[in-house]
Order: sequence, then C-alpha cells, then structure tokens
Amino acid sequence: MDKLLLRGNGPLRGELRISGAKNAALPCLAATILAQEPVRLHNIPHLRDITTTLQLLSTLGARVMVDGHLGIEVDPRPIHSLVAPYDLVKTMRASILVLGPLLARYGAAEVSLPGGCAIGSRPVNLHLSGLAALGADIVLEDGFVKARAGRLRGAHIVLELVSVTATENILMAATMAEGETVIENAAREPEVVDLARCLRAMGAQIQGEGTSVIRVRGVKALHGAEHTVLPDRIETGTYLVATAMTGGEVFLRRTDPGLLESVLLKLREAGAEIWTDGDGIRIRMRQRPQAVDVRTAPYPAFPTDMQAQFMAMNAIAKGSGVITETIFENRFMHVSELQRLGADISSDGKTAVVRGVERLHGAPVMATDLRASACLVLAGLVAEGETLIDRIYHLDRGYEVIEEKLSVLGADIQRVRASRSVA
Ligand SMILES: CC(=O)N[C@H]1[C@@H](OP(=O)(O)OP(=O)(O)OC[C@H]2O[C@@H](n3ccc(=O)[nH]c3=O)[C@H](O)[C@@H]2O)O[C@H](CO)[C@@H](O)[C@@H]1O
Ligand SMILES: C=C(OP(=O)(O)O)C(=O)O
Repeated sequence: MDKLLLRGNGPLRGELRISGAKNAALPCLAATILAQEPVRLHNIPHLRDITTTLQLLSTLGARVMVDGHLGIEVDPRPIHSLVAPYDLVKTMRASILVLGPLLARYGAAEVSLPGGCAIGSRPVNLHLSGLAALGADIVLEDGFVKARAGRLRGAHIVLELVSVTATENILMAATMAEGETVIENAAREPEVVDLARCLRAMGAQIQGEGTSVIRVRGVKALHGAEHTVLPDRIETGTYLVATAMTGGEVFLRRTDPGLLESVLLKLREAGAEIWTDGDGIRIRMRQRPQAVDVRTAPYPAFPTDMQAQFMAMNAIAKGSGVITETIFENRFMHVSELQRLGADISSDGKTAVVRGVERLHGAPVMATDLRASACLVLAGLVAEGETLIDRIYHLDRGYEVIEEKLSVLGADIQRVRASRSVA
C-alpha cells in the first residue's frame, strides 16, 4: 500500500487550480443511465471513486469514453445488465446512486448494499422508502437491494432527515415518473443543484433545487446532453486550511467562493485574510491561527466534510476550540491519530475539545477515512520532523494528485510506493 511522507517545510505559497467536485461528478455519472443518447460530462476529477463508477457503468454495459483530460462521454444505450455487484459497490458508498436511475429507466435494479464505512453506519432506508413511495417494490436479499417497478408514479415525499444522496437518488428516479413528485426536506447542497442542472440539460423538468422543496414533473424520456461539473468546495476548503495552518499565501482558481461561505467565515475568524474574485480565492495568513468553534450541519451550514481539517487547524492554534459533529456518529477517528502527533484533544460523543499546542511532532499515522486522511496531511505539513501516513487509498478516493498540488505550493511531500522502502 502506498504511503505519504511529509516533512514540515514552512508556508505554502503560489497558485492552484481546483478540480471538479467528486460529490457532483458521481451523481451526474449515475444520471447518464437515464438518457437515451450519450451524455458528455466536463471537469470530471481524476479520482479512484470516479474510476470505480466508470467501471460500474461499464459492468452494466454502458460505453464509457474518456475524452481529453477532464471530459467523459457515457453512452448508456448498450446497457444490458441491471446488477451492481458487491466487488465494486463495497469500495464506494455512492454506487447506491445507480439504483434510482436503473429503476426509472429499466424498471428493475439489483444493487449490492454499500459496505459499512468508518464514519458511521450510513443506512440507505431513506433512499429505499423514497423509491418505494414512487411505486417500486423493494426487497433486501442476499446483501442486495432488489427493486422492481412498472413506470414509477410521482409522489409527495417528506424526507425524515436531510440526506444528500437520498435526495439525489429520488430526484433522478422522479425525472421519469408519471406526474409530479415533490421532495420535502430535500438536501440543499450545491452538488444536488449541480445534478439538477445536469438532469435539466437532459430534458428533465425540475424546480426548487437548492431549496428544501424540489418539484419534478416526470417526462417519458431524457436525451443526450453536455454538462460541466461544479468546482470541488471541499478540495478548495482543504487547501485554504493548509495555507492558513502554514502561514502562507495561496491563490486558488477555477473554484467558487459562493459554495463555501460558512468555511470562509470560520477561516476569517481564525485570522486569515481572504479575497474573493469571481472564480478565485486568495488567502493570506500572517499569524498563528486562532482556534475556532465548529458545528457541522447540512448546507449552507458548516460541512461535515471539512470538520477533520478544522480539527487539524485547531490543534496548532492559539486557544481552544470545540468541534461538534452532528451528521455522522463516528467521524472522530482522526482524533487518536492527531494525538499521536502531539495534539491535545479530548472527545466525548459528538464533541471534541481541541486545545492548540505550539508544535506537532511527526510520527507514523494511519488514515481511517477520506477527510481524516486530509487532516493528517495538513498536520504533517506543520509537524516537526517526518510524518508517514499509511492507508492513503482513502485520500485517492477524493483528492486529485494531492502530493503534486501541495509540492507546487512548496510542501515537502512524497508518495512512497508500496514496492519501495522509505529512505
Ligand atoms: C457521495 C456524497 O455525496 N457523499 C456526501 C454525502 O453522503 P451521504 O449522502 O451518504 O450522506 P447523507 O446526507 O445521506 O447523510 C446524512 C445523515 O443521514 C443519515 N441517513 C442517510 C441516508 C439514509 O437513508 N438514512 C440515514 O439515516 C446518515 O447516516 C447521516 O447521519 O453527504 C454527506 C453529508 O454532507 C457527505 O459527508 C458526503 O461526502
Ligand atoms: C464521506 C465522503 O464521501 P462518501 O460519501 O463517498 O464516502 C466525503 O467525500 O468526505
């Protein structure tokens, strides 16, 4: 297994291009199943989760063409299998997103239940009850969700809690249902909005995305389209925190400051100077960060996918900050790894109190999930001595060439390939 080796190397400086959003690219790729013609997607990040999704689409029979550096064309016409097998689904929870489209377009689907993930139990009951409300017969058998339906029928669905991918699954299915579907308590995340735009380009009739009530008038068929995926707000936020922690100055381009206002607010509170300009963000940090309190909640509040990174920043900040995680019940796995680097953190249930220390010290650590991995990279950027991060396959699910991007900014970071020993 590859590892990352970091040595604290002072402030990050320079300019970076932000990639397309993983969490928007994944549902848009699933949405291609609905079309009757090829769909071209642009600004697709080069990530392991994307490769897995493309493999899944190919397994179903779709023809996938990688078109230049960041473009992908999916031709769904040859789809002949409606089974998403365990081998692919176990590595990526978002594979459940093919359920709604397969059901709506082909009237049946068998999708392996996504494997458990380190950040919590992550059930899919809301996906299933939403699709059942649209008329699907669903059974759980042999570890698979097996669903069947004639033409789906529009319904009034009130989600019990805000779920991003459940909103997306139901939204995709509803585009081809007969009549109107209303999704109440829908997720308002920008990635849901991006999916709605992609579906609208394919001919879907959708209103209200970005609010908590989405209305969909079903159509008989969806056509081919082109869509450019929005920038990754979590990648953006991660590089902003990296710059703040190292006391550097960095300009991020091809991003959208409007997507991460809650994060920018907290960075300013920590002492960062931030300038936004259309699709760019400049950040400068001229002092040791001030610890901040953070409470995660659905968009537009502070994102759970940025929680671990802010914990790393608080670990070296002046004062202490309280981090409250309200979305996932087990998203503090990075606490014990940060403690190995010398962080002073106590956690109890949903809350962690982080008392900033002057300095972290490098040590071998283990990544436990995607954003936990990112937080260890951030800690390694400022730790004294060497930090060796194991199990970075998590990181490769969601950060495009992170070691190259950080190296460009002056970080001392290298990938240690599995076959080579550490010098
Ligand atoms: C691929 C993708 O877009 N992943 C994102 C998505 O995950 P994902 O869509 O899986 O997360 P959800 O929004 O569904 O999770 C929110 C909460 O709802 C619960 N829940 C969800 C579905 C369900 O059927 N039943 C249920 O109880 C979850 O356990 C969690 O406690 O949103 C999360 C919350 O912003 C992000 O951290 C993930 O990066
Ligand atoms: C938790 C995440 O992704 P996923 O939902 O795909 O596991 C994430 O992007 O931080």
